[in-house]
Amino acid sequence: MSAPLLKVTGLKKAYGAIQAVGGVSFEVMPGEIFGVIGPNGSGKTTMFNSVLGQITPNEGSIELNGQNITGLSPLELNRRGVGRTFQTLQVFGKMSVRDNLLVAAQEHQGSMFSRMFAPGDSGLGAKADALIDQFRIRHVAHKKAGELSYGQQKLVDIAMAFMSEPALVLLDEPCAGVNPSLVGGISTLLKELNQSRSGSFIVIEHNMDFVMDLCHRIMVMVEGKVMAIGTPAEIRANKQVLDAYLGN
Ligand SMILES: Nc1ncnc2c1ncn2[C@@H]1O[C@H](COP(=O)(O)OP(=O)(O)OP(=O)(O)O)[C@@H](O)[C@H]1O
Repeated sequence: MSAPLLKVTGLKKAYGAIQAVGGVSFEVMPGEIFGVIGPNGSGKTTMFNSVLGQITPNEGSIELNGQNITGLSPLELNRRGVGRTFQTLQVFGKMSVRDNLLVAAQEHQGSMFSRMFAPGDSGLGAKADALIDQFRIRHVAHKKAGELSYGQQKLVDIAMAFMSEPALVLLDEPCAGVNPSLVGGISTLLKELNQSRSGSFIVIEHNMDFVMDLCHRIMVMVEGKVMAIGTPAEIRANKQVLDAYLGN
């Protein structure tokens, strides 16, 4: 069996008296789509932000490819192959879709100066065009992102995370606010990206049909702790999970 891409061990984070994450351990394998579900306030976002270097955990370790990455900055993690999407859109509404992708890659390259003042392409155009085709947004590539529907902006937002060719992408509620008719398309797209780019994903999502269809394994968090980790079939059949979460 291959070594895990990501290994999280004993992660803890408290906000005052609130133990948001209370000792969480899990592994994500290369090429795996790993779902994270749980009720509101169960610590999913806090765990995510700890892995992404956005907050510093109180305890625990995070390893990427066997290297300790605990406490590294989001930029440093991005350079090491960790990308993310946010719950809320991060696109620049007044820039074209294609320029949004170019900016996302320049950000990965790390220079705020180049991000603000580089010429439109900087050699990244081919990458942007490949993603534009893969995301089937060629017909809107030169439109201002702010003029697109929310669902299309969400696609641009996801595409931006892939400009840096990450080995691991953390997706925070990719279906939130998206018209139900587009949810299947996002799932298909993520499966294609998983195959064609052989990346690993961690996906937080409340849409159970989406998670069960997309993910290879799922972790259920309740009150800051791991209640279960298993295949979608195992999670669906887990009585404790049904009682605490899915059965509601
Ligand atoms: N910055 C913060 N300051 C204080 N408490 C916080 C902060 N962030 C999160 N919490 C608390 O930590 C707990 C876990 O929150 P978290 O956002 O990680 O849960 P979640 O599972 O992502 O929830 P949701 O599904 O609603 O996004 C909650 O009780 C929340 O109120």
